[in-house]
Amino acid sequence: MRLERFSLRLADPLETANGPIEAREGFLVRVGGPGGDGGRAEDGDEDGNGDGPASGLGEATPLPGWTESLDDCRAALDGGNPDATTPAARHGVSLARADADARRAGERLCDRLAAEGPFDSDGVTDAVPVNATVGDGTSEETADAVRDAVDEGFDAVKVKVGAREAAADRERLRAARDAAPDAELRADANGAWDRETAEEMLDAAADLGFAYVEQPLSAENLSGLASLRGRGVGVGVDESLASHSAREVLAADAADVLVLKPMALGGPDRTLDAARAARDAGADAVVTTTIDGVVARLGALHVAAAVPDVRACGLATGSLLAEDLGPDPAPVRDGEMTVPEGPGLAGGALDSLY
Ligand SMILES: O=C(O)CCC(=O)c1ccccc1C(=O)O
Ligand SMILES: [Mg+2]
Repeated sequence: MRLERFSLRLADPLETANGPIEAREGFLVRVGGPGGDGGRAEDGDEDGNGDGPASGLGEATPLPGWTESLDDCRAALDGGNPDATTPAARHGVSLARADADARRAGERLCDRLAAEGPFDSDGVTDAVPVNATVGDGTSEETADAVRDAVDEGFDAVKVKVGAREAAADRERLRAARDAAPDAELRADANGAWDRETAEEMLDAAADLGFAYVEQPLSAENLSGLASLRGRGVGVGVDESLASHSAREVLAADAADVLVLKPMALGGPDRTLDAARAARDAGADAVVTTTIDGVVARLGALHVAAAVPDVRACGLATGSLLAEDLGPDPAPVRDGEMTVPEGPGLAGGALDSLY
């Protein structure tokens, strides 16, 4: 396995209830070599044959609060076989191995994931609908950003809330709806509210026809989240899935929508298992990034493509970065991202990175 440290600045900080996200740091993970074995540690080829291009590419981009720290990620990667206690490290390795497997088989990663994954159908969605992501801002800034997103062709827009007073956020939700009368709107409070504020905000979101609100209460408060359901707007969770399994969250009836981040869940395989758990429990699944580089973004796109009936996903985050690991073979067009042709993550489109 070969690791390359990177740091990617955001074009503008993404303002959230937990403060701004300004940069994303992590490791590009390369496994295997020419004719290599995909870097499986059990085959005694941990360093991936040194010369020549790698056979698989992954990305480990920890986000403290959601995953292990950068130092713990590095240590787990150096250990060679990270487990889900260091989800970003496990993501990097499992994505790289899955990419190598798919390339060896001559198949797109999504086809491989669908064939081997937990869903009975091995059909994939070639173009995944995605939501635009609008950070905290004034009502006017929010309305402008939502209008721009609709003009660019997005049918779904997610607005970050919880960074300001409830009354101000209510105005922002209204401004978003006025700017996009026909869009599917979502809000994301990142766990910022107490029970009373959450009830009030969910009722306002329901009146405005929002589809769901992500993490209206803190991650640990599964019973509180459960009690917020049924108010005319869905309850989504993502922070809760960093500390509880999908099955625990679903058993607590805590969510209508599981918002699944492969980086925080430990990789593509674990994300598909969580999506299957959601479907078995009658909940929906949405796949999103943690604002990742192009390798993890593509990985998440392939995962989303392998989830039957996936709703619009939070994968349109490439444009939030000022710089990236390489060219983007799956730009957003008309509110969708199309899975790249060719084997693995992107056929030959990422050749310069291997
Ligand atoms: O879901 C999206 O639209 C984009 C991703 C996103 O919002 C996000 C990005 C980094 C960390 C946390 C979150 C989040 O969903 O809370
Ligand atoms: Mg969220």
